[in-house]
Parts: sequence; structure tokens; C-alpha cells
Amino acid sequence: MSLLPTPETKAAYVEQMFARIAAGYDRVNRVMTFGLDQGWRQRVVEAVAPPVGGRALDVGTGTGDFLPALAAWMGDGLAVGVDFTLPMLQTGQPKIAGLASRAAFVGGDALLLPFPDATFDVLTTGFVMRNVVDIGQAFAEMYRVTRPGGVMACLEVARPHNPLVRLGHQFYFEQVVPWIGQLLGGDRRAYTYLPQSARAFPPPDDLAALMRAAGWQFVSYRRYGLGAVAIHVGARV
Ligand SMILES: C[S@@+](CC[C@H](N)C(=O)[O-])C[C@H]1O[C@@H](n2cnc3c(N)ncnc32)[C@H](O)[C@@H]1O
Repeated sequence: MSLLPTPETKAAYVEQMFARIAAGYDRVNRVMTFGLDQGWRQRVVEAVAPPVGGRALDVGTGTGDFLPALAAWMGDGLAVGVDFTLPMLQTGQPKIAGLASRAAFVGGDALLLPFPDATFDVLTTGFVMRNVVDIGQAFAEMYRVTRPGGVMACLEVARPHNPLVRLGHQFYFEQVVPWIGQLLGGDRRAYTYLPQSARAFPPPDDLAALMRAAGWQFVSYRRYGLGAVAIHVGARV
């Protein structure tokens, strides 16, 4: 049975779903990815290479997993995480408490970012684009708030190329992950939506085309985790 919402109901569906799973979100992520997810986020941060004293924005920050790494690169710079699911931000609050004035959460929509043009040096986003109603608009908003010369990197799920790996990945993602979500996160529906939304998500070449259409230049991507995720990078010239 499809759990994918219609475009009209998607934003509310996504917000309510992440509010439900916020408390167990980090735990399920670590187990479900065999601990690889933090390494992928680290690669995203390396790809944008935040400047010392700079400003970074993480879009759809959730519990703020990108913020400590972004802040670590920037010395006295500022890492901001924006998200529209407040319970996710509340769950992540202890993660940024130790960063004092070097990190902050802001409530807001990725499709209408609450920042002026050209505010940030670098942008990151992880596992968010599957969940937005309009990927092109999200990329365009990210472009708008990036200063000329800035860089953006996007981490998202992909489907492995190798047919055998693809089959194993499909079984794991569609049959096992919902049970992990049930056992460790208490929510089988949310972790059934996850593989379904991944199936409906544009493959890496199409995602790169959407980035280019939103204005991003020098767009490229690399796959990680046997092809289960891809990191796209683009620049605002
Ligand atoms: C799968 S979580 C990813 C969280 C985090 N980026 C990470 O790497 O773990 C997706 C997050 O995107 C947020 N999100 C989805 N659509 C959004 C939108 N239109 N505006 C702001 N946040 C959004 C959700 O609230 C959720 O916290």
C-alpha cells in the first residue's frame, strides 16, 4: 500500500511524521545505516569546506547532525540549521548547546527560507529533498541565500547500479528498515514511507539537472555506501 501523500498534503504529512519520530530519529539512523550516516555528513561538510569566520546554513537540519561539523570548520563563524518540524529541533538542542553562539536553530520552510539574499557562504542539506513538495524551488531558494562564490552540497538516497547490490539494497530498505523503525523508533509507517519516497525520488543525473535548472553551476555528484546515497555539489558563481 502506498503511503506517499499527495502534493497538497505532503508538507503537513512530512511535518507530522517527523514530529512523531523525532525522539528516536538519531538512534534509528545510526542502526539503519550501520553507522555510516555520520561519515556521509562529514563528506558533505568537507565538500563545501566552510571558511573560517564564515556563515553556513543546513536546510532541513532535523536534529542538527550537520551543525557540530560545520561549526568545527568555521572557528568563530555561525552554523544555522533551519527546519519546519519543531520537535526535531527540540530533540537536537543538546547537540548545539555546547557550541554556544556558534550554532543556532531557526524554524522555517525550505521553500521560503527566512533569510535575505546572499546571506551564507556554504549550504548543506541531507535527506531532505525527498520530503519537499517542490525540489526545484528548494534548490532555487538555497541558491538565493548563497553568496556569489558560495558552495552547496546535497546528500540524498540513491539506488545502487550493480544489479545484485541493488536487489540486496531493495530487500533491506523495503523489508528490514520498516522493522528497525518499528523496534527502535516505534513507528513502522514512517520507515515504510522512507523506501517508498526513495523509489519516487529522481535518480542522481536527474537531481543534478534540477540543480542546474535552479541556477547552480559546476554541478557534480559522487555515490557512497555501495551507491545507496549520492552527494551532489554545486557552486553559485
Ligand atoms: C530525514 S530528515 C533529515 C534531517 C537531517 N538533515 C539529517 O541529516 O538527519 C528530513 C528533515 O527535513 C525537514 N523538512 C522536510 N521538508 C521541509 C521543508 N519544506 N522545510 C523545512 N524542513 C523540512 C523535516 O522536518 C526533517 O526534519
